[in-house]
Amino acid sequence: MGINKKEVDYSLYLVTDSTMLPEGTTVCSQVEEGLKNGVTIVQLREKDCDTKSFVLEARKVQRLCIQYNVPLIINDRIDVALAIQADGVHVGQSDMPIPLVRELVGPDMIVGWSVGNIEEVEQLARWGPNMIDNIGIGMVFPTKTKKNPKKQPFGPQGVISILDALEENNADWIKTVAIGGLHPDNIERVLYQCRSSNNRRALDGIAVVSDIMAAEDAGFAATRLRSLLDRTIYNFSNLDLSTPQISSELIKVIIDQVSKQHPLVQHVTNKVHQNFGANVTLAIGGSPIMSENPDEVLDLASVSNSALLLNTGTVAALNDLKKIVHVYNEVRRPIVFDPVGYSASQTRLDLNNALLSYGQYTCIKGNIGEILALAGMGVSKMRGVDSGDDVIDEAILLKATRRVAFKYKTIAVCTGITDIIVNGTMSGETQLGRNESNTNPELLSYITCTSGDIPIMGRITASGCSLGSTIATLLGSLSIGENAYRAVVAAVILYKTAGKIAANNCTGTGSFNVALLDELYQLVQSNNPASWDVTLNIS
Ligand SMILES: Cc1nc(C(=O)O)sc1CCOP(=O)(O)O
Ligand SMILES: C=C1C=NC(C(F)(F)F)=NC1=N
Ligand SMILES: [Mg+2]
Repeated sequence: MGINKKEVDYSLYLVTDSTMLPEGTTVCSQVEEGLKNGVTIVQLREKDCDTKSFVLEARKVQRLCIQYNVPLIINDRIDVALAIQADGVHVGQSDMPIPLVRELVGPDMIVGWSVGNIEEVEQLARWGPNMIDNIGIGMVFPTKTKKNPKKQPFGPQGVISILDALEENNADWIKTVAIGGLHPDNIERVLYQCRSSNNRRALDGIAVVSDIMAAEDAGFAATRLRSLLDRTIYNFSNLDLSTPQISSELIKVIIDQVSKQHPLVQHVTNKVHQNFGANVTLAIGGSPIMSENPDEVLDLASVSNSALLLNTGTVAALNDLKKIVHVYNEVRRPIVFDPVGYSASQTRLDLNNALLSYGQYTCIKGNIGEILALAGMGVSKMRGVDSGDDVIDEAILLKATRRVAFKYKTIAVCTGITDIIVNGTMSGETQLGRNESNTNPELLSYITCTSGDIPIMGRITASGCSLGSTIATLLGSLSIGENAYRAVVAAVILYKTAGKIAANNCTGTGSFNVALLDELYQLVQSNNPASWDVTLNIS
């Protein structure tokens, strides 16, 4: 009990399990390897164990924790925690009610609670700061460790909604760890993505069971987790993610680079878009490849100037799509995500949300309906929207685009008469804990680009989808360390310019289709962005 509960480091929380131990290891040997290599708090969790052996085990683990000055938490068994004077307890929703727990253990012990929904956050906030000290937010991803789980995995977005509820309920004292299926291939992304929408609260740590308890080399496993936790930048892409100056000279350089690098732009997209998307990519100097086969994605993504356009109008299987996204994140090459018809149907919503849970996207582009839905401001929930011609106020669209940019830590593009671009990547910065001073995402800088209404643009197939091809091509032309935001802006301006000229020169949708390709081709060949006739508003 030498631990001051206000100073506990929750960053690497090891929860034990004696049912998955590799041959020749014990709970204590795995715990000790963890303590030696960066575990900062231990929870003894034994589901089927008689009391006497639990107490003996707890005493052994306690000796180790004292040796490393790390708190020992006992799961469920308040009696055992009191018997050995552990540093705290952790209880689930169906265990002893929290007020009774606090009464039994007194004010100095750490009380942890499993939290999986907003109602539980509202309850802990009502109890106030003397009741619960920390919460395990789960489950993030599927896990075999928890037998007969009563809840579904809710991904990083589910964690964010719990962090938001803590902020909305002013539960400032609560420390948080995420739990459930957390492993080196997803921990960085979870730490980077999981911040409250007001940018004031990140996770205080992550909790793992199998990644350490089932590890042949628990020391190595803990070391790897420790190094991921100590990172301050999540390099999901090897591009520079800051918000730089934009100028026609700089855009000229990017356009020139496309012609030189002929980036390999992998398209996973819907049937209607395939042909036109490939032609748009070729017209501006890229090399398109239409492939949904996960077996070849590593070869494609490993090409030096590669990029992926993931347009979920595709019918490819979710597992194949997850593998493809995972590979591009692993090789750190950009992905443009176009969540076609984001909330138009339950199946599309589920597919898009699953992909948003399992990947990190350099750019997410959508039309007004998709961006509003992604921002949780879907037209059905919209107030003050003119029902008739459903023209939505630009300020609302900017708010939605900023929300999407920050919510998914991405460069968000909302297409319409005016295209809006917002950089929500925070330059890849990741942090633990609560920080009141962080920038307010509602003030993220943006760029708008318009050349007036181009009604015919919406009258041909795949015009929106092919902006995705254009963005992916320009991102693909970037080499390590070059700026992503500028390339996205350049692509939007190029596409808007070509659309405007083509609309003025065509006699119908057929010739518009051809004219759009011709104009994209011509604008790249002549490469004179200073002459492009669009109106930019740079905040
Ligand atoms: C103990 C526990 N609680 C969860 C919750 O969601 O509350 S998930 C879980 C098991 C997590 O194990 P692993 O790290 O091996 O996935
Ligand atoms: C079910 C659980 C949920 N969360 C946690 C922790 F992460 F430690 F808070 N421990 C548990 N046993
Ligand atoms: Mg679209």
